[in-house]
Order: sequence, then structure tokens, then C-alpha cells
Amino acid sequence: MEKNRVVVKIGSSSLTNDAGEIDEQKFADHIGALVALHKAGHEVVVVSSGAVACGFRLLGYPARPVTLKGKQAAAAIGQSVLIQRYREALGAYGLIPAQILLTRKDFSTKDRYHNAYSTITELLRRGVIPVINENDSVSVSELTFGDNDMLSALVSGLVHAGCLIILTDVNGLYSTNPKYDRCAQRIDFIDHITPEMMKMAGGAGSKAGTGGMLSKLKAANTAVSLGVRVFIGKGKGCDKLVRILEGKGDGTYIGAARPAVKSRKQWIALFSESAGKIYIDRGAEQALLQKGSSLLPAGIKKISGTFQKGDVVDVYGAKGLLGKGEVLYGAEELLRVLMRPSGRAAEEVIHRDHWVPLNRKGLG
Ligand SMILES: Nc1ncnc2c1ncn2[C@@H]1O[C@H](COP(=O)(O)OP(=O)(O)O)[C@@H](O)[C@H]1O
Ligand SMILES: N[C@@H](CCC(=O)OP(=O)(O)O)C(=O)O
Repeated sequence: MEKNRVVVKIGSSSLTNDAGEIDEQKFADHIGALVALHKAGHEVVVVSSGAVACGFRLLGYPARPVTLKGKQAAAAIGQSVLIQRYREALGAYGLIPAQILLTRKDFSTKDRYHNAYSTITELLRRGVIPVINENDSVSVSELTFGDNDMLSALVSGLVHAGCLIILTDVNGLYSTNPKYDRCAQRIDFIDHITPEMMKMAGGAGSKAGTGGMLSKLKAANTAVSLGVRVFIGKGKGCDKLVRILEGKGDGTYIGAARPAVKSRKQWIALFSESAGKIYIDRGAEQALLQKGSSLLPAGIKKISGTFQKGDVVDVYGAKGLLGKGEVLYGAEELLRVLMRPSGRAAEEVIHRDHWVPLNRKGLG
């Protein structure tokens, strides 16, 4: 088994009991498996739900809250309880967890994205286990990751993980939700996720869960596009995570090993906001999409917007949006270059390493 960096997402459903509180046995089982994975030489990053589950009783709620403010208040209390539990449980094996709470905004600028990467990799270098959760108490709906499935996919891309393991209460993707259909068939391996598979996946099967199988498949799609293999399923015992990496897990495997996508391309594709538009001709379209070349001024027909050097712009071809890239010229300077007779032979406007085509399976 190859040693690598692994992101393990522990979902609410595989962490809680019927009352919505942390289930001691399930928690201990996860800890044993995380310790075994770490001992086997892997770098382990955990994306753990459970803040709401740890907090709602302390807040005086009789059941898991359903309102946004209720969940945010419960998470504000519960997150510290959750991380304390990880500290005690991992500490018993001599391991240290580090709490990282993220909102989508933390990935919105290149600097913040890069800082998150540097912090997590420094922790891993020191043998620490980062335990990441969404910063629920300050997230607002437009800025959430949606759920911890997507957060775990984005984190796995950020840290260039070899594998993302999504632990839940069902052993993989079925043709229909197996909770309601005894004849549902498990899919053991998926090379790439199709729209038909998305239709098979439904919502959460418990009050504690968020997003269900559909959000896991969407997250898996993102992770695979970033070069990360995904497992969705369950398991029991200390060796469950090691067995999953050996290909013996009880669940669905998605995607094959592929080179990781560079951080800059990930950021452009997933988090950047476009500051303008560049319209290009057919020759430039072919050069960008088929030959993997950079965009030169010669292929530009028109530009719009007031973008600056280093901003990200949308690039359009004859049939619409082709992709996004980081420009090496501001709009004013680019206009001057385009108007000069010799300007069209000038250097690249978007370098191939800073260009991300849309509608491709992978971003690499
Ligand atoms: N096609 C499907 N195959 C498997 N599970 C499905 C499917 N459609 C919906 N589900 C539901 O997805 C649930 C897992 O998602 P969720 O409850 O959000 O878990 P978690 O809290 O671990 O994120 C399962 O319990 C199951 O009821
Ligand atoms: N951040 C929340 C969990 C939200 C969530 O996405 O849960 P799930 O994907 O069902 O594990 C918490 O810690 O309670």
C-alpha cells in the first residue's frame, strides 16, 4: 500500500445516535481507525461534523435544531466540545489534533487560499492531525460550502490528497436509496460520475445528516476533477480505513489515480471571481483547448471589463464560454497592445498554466 495524504470525512450520520448526540462507540471506532491510518505512515486530515450534535443539549434544546440560528448557536457551543473530545481521544494515543474552522470566504482570495494550504501542510509535517469543520456559527447561506461533503472535497484538492474517504451510514451509492428499496443495487466502482448516477442519489436519510448521497456525489465529482480518488461508504474496526486504502472497503470507489491539479488552477476554477471578458477567434480557441497553448494577443477579437493584471477573466469563443484564466495585462494596457500594429505579436495574455477550460472531466 502506497503511503499518501488522506482526507477522511466523518459525517453526522456515522457519528451520532438516534437522539442526534455523539455516539460513544461510533466515535471510538473512528478514532481507532484514524490512529491506525496515522501509524501506517499516512498523513491524515479529518473533516469532522458533530458541532451541532455536541452543542444542542447544552443550549437547552430537546432535539437537534432545524433553524439556522439554532444550528449556529448549537455549533458555537458544540465545536469546542467536539475538538476537546478529539484531543482526549487522540491524546490517549500520543497524537495531537489541530482545529481549523473554514468558511467559503477563506478560499476567496489567493492569499487566504494559500495560507490555508501552508498551515495544513505545516501541521501534517509535524505529525499533527488537522480536524476541520465549517465555521458554522459565522457562515451565512451564500458563503457556506453547502455541507461538509463539499468542504472535504475542496480540502482534499487543496492539500493534494491521494484519496478522500467519505464515511457515512450507508455502504456506498445504490441504484435507489436502500433505506426505502430492498432491491436497490450497490455500485462498487465508478470511473466518472454521470447525470444518471446523480439521479440515483437522494437526500439525507436521517435528521442528523445534511445533503444525503446527492451532496456526496457532487463532492466526489469535484474531488475527482482535482485528481483525488474517492471512497463513499462505511466500515467497522481499527483497520477499516487501512482496508479502504487497500481497495477492500465496504462502499463505492470513484475515480482512478491521476496527477494532482496545481493549486493555482484549482483556485481559478473553483473560487475566483471574473473581472472581465475576452472574446477570441477560432484559431486561438483551438490553440487553448486542443494544443494546450497560452493565449496570445493575435487571437483576441474583443475585450470587456476593467480588469487589472493578475485578475481572472472569462474567455469566450464562437459558441460561448470556454474557460477562465489569469491575465498578464490590465484591460487598458491590453487595449493599447491590441491597437498597436506590432502589438499582436506581443507576449502571452493568459499563460497556459493559469488557464482552466470548462466542461472537461479534469482540470489538470
Ligand atoms: N442512492 C442512494 N444510495 C445510498 N444512499 C442514499 C441514496 N440516496 C439517498 N441516500 C441516503 O443518503 C444518506 C447518507 O447521507 P447523509 O444522511 O447526509 O449522511 P452524512 O451525515 O454522513 O453526511 C443515507 O443514509 C441514505 O439514506
Ligand atoms: N458542520 C455541521 C455538520 C454539517 C454537515 O454537513 O453534516 P453532514 O454532511 O451530514 O455530516 C456540524 O458540525 O454539526
